[in-house]
Amino acid sequence: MCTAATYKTKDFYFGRTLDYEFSYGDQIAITPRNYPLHFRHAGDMENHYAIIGMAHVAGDYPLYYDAINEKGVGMAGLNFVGNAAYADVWSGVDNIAQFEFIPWILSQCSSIVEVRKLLGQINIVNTPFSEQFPLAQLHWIISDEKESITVESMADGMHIYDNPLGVLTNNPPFPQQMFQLNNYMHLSPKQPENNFGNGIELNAYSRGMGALGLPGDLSSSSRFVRVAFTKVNSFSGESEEESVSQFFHILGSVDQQRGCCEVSDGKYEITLYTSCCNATKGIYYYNTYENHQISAVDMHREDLESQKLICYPVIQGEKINFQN
Ligand SMILES: C[C@H](CCC(=O)NCCS(=O)(=O)O)[C@H]1CC[C@H]2[C@@H]3[C@H](O)C[C@@H]4C[C@H](O)CC[C@]4(C)[C@H]3C[C@H](O)[C@]12C
Repeated sequence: MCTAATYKTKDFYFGRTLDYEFSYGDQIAITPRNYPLHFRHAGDMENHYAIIGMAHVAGDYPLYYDAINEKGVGMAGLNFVGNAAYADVWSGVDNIAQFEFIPWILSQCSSIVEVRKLLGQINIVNTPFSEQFPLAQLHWIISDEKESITVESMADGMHIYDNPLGVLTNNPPFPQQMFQLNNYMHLSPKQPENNFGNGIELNAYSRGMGALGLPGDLSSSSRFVRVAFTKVNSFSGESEEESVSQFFHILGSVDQQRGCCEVSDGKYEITLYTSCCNATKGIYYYNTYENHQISAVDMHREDLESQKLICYPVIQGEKINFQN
């Protein structure tokens, strides 16, 4: 399972949890403006917007999981197993392989308005990256500071939904996730009122009772409601530290602890990493299951005119701040 979220204070923040039972070997990869991008069916691109994100780097090709570009657009792919379907190559459209979708969008679009235009001529195709890396069944959230959309390529075609919450998890399809929020519209950060009428004496004996019924399990639909509730009620100061801290707390609401989600005998899905991008400033913050300290890579500290991919390893291992 995975969860993505957006958050706005002075700057715009975009990030995700990546939940899985193993790591593909991740790095923070910066694709600078002049790194040549070769698309399998859509030609070459010599210059483009710079991109930073989490990727598996195969050879020197960044297979992005989630990323932002220098214009403040963010995009993340989350599992959509059993529902994702990609098409064959057609003529007269931009045929973009599933693994090329993030670079295709982030290299060219400076806003969701531009993303929507590009999506109008895209066909996401079933060309795998390699035998070792077959197609990943995903759906995507794409956001800028003004709006978010969800893209789902399914057997009946490509769907583009407005995503007014700016959150995404996994199955079921997005309209169903939104529909089930109807069941939770009564949830509130305020204390509940007694609607049982006069004479029935009830007592809000604990703080937080306005959100009684918020689903606490790790299923995708429960995480959707939980992260949506947390995000829409979230409140923090505007500084970078306060915003980043609050963002990690929002995604902390859907964190997965080893042992609670067994995917096969003795194998557990956990939150391998959590990212928080300051999309306004081009900074990729993250922490991992094994390292709660926040680490960061700032794209603007690099030569963004370069032609070479720039990679940083994910820093693991807890750093405990002894005070005595
Ligand atoms: C496993 C990741 C998604 C995690 C997730 O959503 N878990 C939920 C589990 S569940 O459904 O709810 O059970 C996805 C997100 C991005 C994916 C990667 C990216 O798409 C980039 C390439 C794409 C290649 O086709 C496959 C390898 C790969 C390197 C992908 C491996 C894997 O499928 C990743 C890492």
